Amino acid sequence: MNFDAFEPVYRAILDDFGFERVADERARDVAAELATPFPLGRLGDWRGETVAIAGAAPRLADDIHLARDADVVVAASTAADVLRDRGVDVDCMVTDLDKNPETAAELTREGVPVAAHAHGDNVPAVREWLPRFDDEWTLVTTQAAPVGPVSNTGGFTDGDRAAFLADHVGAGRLVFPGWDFDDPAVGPMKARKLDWAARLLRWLERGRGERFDILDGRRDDLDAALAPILDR
Ligand SMILES: Nc1ncnc2c1ncn2[C@@H]1O[C@H](COP(=O)(O)OP(=O)(O)OP(=O)(O)O)[C@@H](O)[C@H]1O
Ligand SMILES: Nc1nc2c(c(=O)[nH]1)N=C(CO)CN2
Repeated sequence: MNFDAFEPVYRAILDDFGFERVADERARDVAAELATPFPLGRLGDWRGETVAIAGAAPRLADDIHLARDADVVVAASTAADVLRDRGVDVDCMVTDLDKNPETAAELTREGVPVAAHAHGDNVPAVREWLPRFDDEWTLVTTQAAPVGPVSNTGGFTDGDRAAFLADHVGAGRLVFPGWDFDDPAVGPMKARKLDWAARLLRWLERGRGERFDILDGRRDDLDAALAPILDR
């Protein structure tokens, strides 16, 4: 997905959370100073492959087989640690640097691509951590308009951004270990972010003509939430 297509949903997310677009743009510009271009071919060839988009819900431990059996494993944030602890290699990590940036830095040094996201509320982490990453394996992302080496292939939370990235590079089937939209352990802010992740994944599956089983039973509500945004 390119930014023009993503922008209506981005605007709705900004409105809903009260995030400032200029703050995202400033973060992007800070990141652009620290980033180098990352040709997406460096991710490897995911075209037609079954790609596991691993989320960080506690159920990831029970869903581990889905990741183990996939051709490509993309881990959102702390899902990378859970997978590696269980002997599942991660092919890419997607993160906004707020929980386990050491894992992300280490992965880049091992030659594993990391998509590191800059947004209005993580500039200190961007400044601290991007210089510690191996440039060659770091894809720097923004949710605002892309600039120079900073790209935007769509999405908001780490997990749905991972799915949009996989889609962007031609992934085949997407499977979703470690996702739980009704996780009672998450606080109110995280729950709202997960609501957006569900909407974004519904939008993505519609565009792909696919059905993600984690969305079963939710599609009518998600379509109702998306309608005013996409019809605008
Ligand atoms: N029940 C869940 N709890 C946490 N994450 C979940 C859950 N279900 C799915 N996910 C996905 O896993 C991703 C990684 O979550 P984690 O809590 O490790 O990182 P995070 O940095 O807090 O994520 P984010 O900043 O994107 O909210 C989330 O971004 C989300 O897309
Ligand atoms: N400005 C801003 N952008 C975000 C934020 C956030 O807290 N603030 N959190 C995200 C995923 O957790 C993704 N994008």
